[in-house]
Amino acid sequence: MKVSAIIAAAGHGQRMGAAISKQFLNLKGKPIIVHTLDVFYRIKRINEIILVVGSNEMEYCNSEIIKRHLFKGIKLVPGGKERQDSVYNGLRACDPQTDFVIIHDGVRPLINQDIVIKALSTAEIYGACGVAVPVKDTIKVVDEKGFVKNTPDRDRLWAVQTPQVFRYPLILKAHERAREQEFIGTDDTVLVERLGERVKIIEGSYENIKITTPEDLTIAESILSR
Ligand SMILES: Nc1ccn([C@@H]2O[C@H](COP(=O)(O)OP(=O)(O)OP(=O)(O)O)[C@@H](O)[C@H]2O)c(=O)n1
Ligand SMILES: C[C@](O)(CO)[C@H](O)COP(=O)(O)O
Repeated sequence: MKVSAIIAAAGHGQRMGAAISKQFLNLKGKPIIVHTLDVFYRIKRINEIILVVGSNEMEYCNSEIIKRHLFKGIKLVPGGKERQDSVYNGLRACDPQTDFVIIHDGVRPLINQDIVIKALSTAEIYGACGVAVPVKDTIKVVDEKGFVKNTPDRDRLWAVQTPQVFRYPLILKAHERAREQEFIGTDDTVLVERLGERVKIIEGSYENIKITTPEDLTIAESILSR
């Protein structure tokens, strides 16, 4: 069985507001993206890693990330305008023999191998699996004027993270359908949901944060210091 991992790292990190893209910022002595790659690089069941980066960052990434940190066999692919476009470019670059694809955000460096492997095993059973955590806050749906419309039952609410794992033909079809329909989702499981297919959710970790704004870097540093 062939497994490909797509690491989406072609964003600009506008909300981080740093001088360089946030995936290249230092976190405890090495770039964020290197922490992420380290986890996937060590998983024996993964046959290929596809790293999707900004088209103007390919050279930098090749010399400063891949060569400097001695990663071998990682495929570099240029990203697109939206995260979804970047993932699609990664999907098209997968080995045609691929059976399962693991999709992960480059800026979730605190993921661990156990969760990735559990998500892969779950996708082998159900075809599609997303890692998530139960929400801790009460969530309100608010109208455009700032008034509460309703309060969904918290017992049914999960905050979805990555990795998300799929049978390769299923996720390729889901992305192609979304492109035909000009639909842009904020994750990959929603594209599969739109095909009417089931997605199994498994519990991940509250530590698997997406580094989005400066305070997330402080939180990640403190988790890694433990
Ligand atoms: N066109 C894009 C946009 C995002 N991503 C990746 O998707 C992940 C999650 O996205 P997000 O945290 O939103 O990153 P940015 O788009 O960089 O952040 P911002 O929205 O603040 O600019 C990141 O690893 C990011 O690099 C990508 O590969 N291609
Ligand atoms: C895919 C994702 O990480 C799931 O939580 C998230 O939706 C990406 O969000 P973005 O900030 O819109 O790229």
